[in-house]
Amino acid sequence: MPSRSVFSVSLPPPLPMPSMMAPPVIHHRRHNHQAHFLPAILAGTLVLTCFILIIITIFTYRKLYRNRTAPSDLKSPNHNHCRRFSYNLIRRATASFSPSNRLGHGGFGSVYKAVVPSSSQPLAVKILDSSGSLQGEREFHNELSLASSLDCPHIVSLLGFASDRRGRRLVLIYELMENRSLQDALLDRKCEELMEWNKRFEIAIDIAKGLEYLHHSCEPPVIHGDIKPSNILLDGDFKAKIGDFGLARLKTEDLMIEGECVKKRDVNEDNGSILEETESVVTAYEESAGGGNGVDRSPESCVVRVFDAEVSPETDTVTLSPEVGVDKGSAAEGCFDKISVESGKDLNGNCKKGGSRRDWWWKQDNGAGSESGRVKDYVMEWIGSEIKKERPKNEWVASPSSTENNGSSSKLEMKKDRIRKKEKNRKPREWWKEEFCEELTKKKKKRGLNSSNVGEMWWQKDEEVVVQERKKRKNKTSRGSIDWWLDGFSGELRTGRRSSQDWASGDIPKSGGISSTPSMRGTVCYIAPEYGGGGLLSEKCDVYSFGVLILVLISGRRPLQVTASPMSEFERANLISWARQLAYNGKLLDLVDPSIHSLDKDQALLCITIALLCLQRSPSKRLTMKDIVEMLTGEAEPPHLPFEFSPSPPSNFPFKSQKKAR
Ligand SMILES: Nc1ncnc2c1ncn2[C@@H]1O[C@H](COP(=O)(O)OP(=O)(O)OP(=O)(O)O)[C@@H](O)[C@H]1O
Repeated sequence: MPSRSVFSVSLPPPLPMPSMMAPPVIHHRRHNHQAHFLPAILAGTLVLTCFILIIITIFTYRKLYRNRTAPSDLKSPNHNHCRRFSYNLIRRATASFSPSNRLGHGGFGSVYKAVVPSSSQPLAVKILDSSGSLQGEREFHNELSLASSLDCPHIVSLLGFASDRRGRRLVLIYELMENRSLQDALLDRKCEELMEWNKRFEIAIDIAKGLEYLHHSCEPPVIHGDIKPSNILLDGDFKAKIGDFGLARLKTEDLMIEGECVKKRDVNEDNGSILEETESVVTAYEESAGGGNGVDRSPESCVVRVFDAEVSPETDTVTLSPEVGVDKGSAAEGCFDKISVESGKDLNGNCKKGGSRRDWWWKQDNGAGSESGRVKDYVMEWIGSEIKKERPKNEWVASPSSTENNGSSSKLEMKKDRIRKKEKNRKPREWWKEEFCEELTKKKKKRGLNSSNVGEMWWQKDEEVVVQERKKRKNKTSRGSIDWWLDGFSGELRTGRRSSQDWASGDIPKSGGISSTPSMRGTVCYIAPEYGGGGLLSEKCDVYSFGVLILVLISGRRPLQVTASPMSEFERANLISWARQLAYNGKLLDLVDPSIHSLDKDQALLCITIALLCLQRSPSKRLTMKDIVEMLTGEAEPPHLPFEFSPSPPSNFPFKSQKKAR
């Protein structure tokens, strides 16, 4: 039995079946393996997902951002015929917008000279540094849409545009005008070439032809809206071209959608008011954006609608007509206010959206307060500062100290005392106003003028407004004495556009009193009174500005500038008033720049007369650009000064007829 026992002893315990052993081993290994890689896989998946998400976010953000900030309409068909330049190319061509290449600076950015290696033609590059400024972008689009379609030798060519990748820096590219602006060449650099009469006369004709093209050859006509010396550019031969179409408008027929018109008429009939819409004026950008049909409610497409309107009694009877002048300034503003802001309801048949759009426009235009008020403050401050420069020892105002030595009687002393006290109590900025006004009134009286024609108003009356003037005069007595003097500015000081050379380096220095806020309404001193007052924008606004420009060109000085002794300072300070006064006195040639060589007196008289006719307060009385070109080129008879300007009407000025034999 030993074998049995051996067997039984030596028999190893039964081995577990391989099939039963293997799985736990394999499972364990796999488990280890998976446990080892799972975090890596998870991490990888997470990273990949994050990466994809980041890419998608960046992509979406960039797309959205671009849509929001970039000039979306750069793709518009209107810009197709305008070349798109690479921004980097332009940056290189201007040496990264180096100050040494800077040609000038305007309200919305700087202009640089650019030399593109592949082109022999140097360029002028205007970069809008107003990222985020709605008006800057708006002007960019407007100019791009409009200027690119103009083709005239008297208009600066817009060659293309560029924008950086983000679309934040917008660039307009023009032909380079070697002698820069008229403002720069005539008033700042005083170029010798411009001291030749012929050059100045040619410039006047070039500008007139450019405006004639805009008003009479374009369909629809284009209203420039900002004619002034810094927007007249001079090439190497001092030939003038009109530039800067940022504020230009297309003059279109009534573009209001029918529904709005019907509603408006209904409202008018209900109110029993006489309300006639004469025209609507839109920017080129607006028309292209809206196709002339739809009503785009975005601020960028805001349509400036102007009305020759009598507002119904229900809306406070205020008449807004082209004749609205300075004295009606506040009324005009009120009217604009009403039409632009409230009329979203009144004129558009309770259309609030329209109202808000206009509201935006109005706010842009007027800033926080009344623009005219601030401009007036500004001018008053300016006058004050000018007077203080040479005050008070002069021939026309006796200073308080100078009176001390004069009298000896006690009566006189008492009187002096009273005056001194009065002087003391007077506000520092105001003491000179009354004295100046008194002195000027005395002078007028001495000249034998009717005392009822107080101040300067006598020379700027159009017959039509005489009746209105009488009414106004009544009101004027209750106004400050400086008001009538400011009225002599005939409204050209009622609004400002923005900071530009005219303000910064011109005759009107920057003052703490007023900032030239962005506005869509042209430039102080050049803007037509009816438009500055919030009224009608028409070709006649350009004609008015052309009138101021011609006076500046002939006189070689700024529209508001103080020279010489105090009394003459004030008579001459306002170029327009001075020109009118000279016309009345039959001394128009006194206005001509004394630095001019080889003056042709007839041509000079012709220019000044045309300018005065352009500066008539009533737009309908102003000449058309067609008339002006014909007169300047001798194709039409020279004009006569209107009766009210003329000392011995009707023909005071012995013009030689320039009319060519046809
Ligand atoms: N095509 C050009 N060639 C040469 N110089 C130019 C050109 N365009 C503009 N300039 C210069 O740049 C200056 C600034 O021009 P810009 O049109 O930006 O502003 P502005 O007309 O002076 O002022 P604002 O913006 O108030 O109208 C001009 O006064 C002119 O001297």
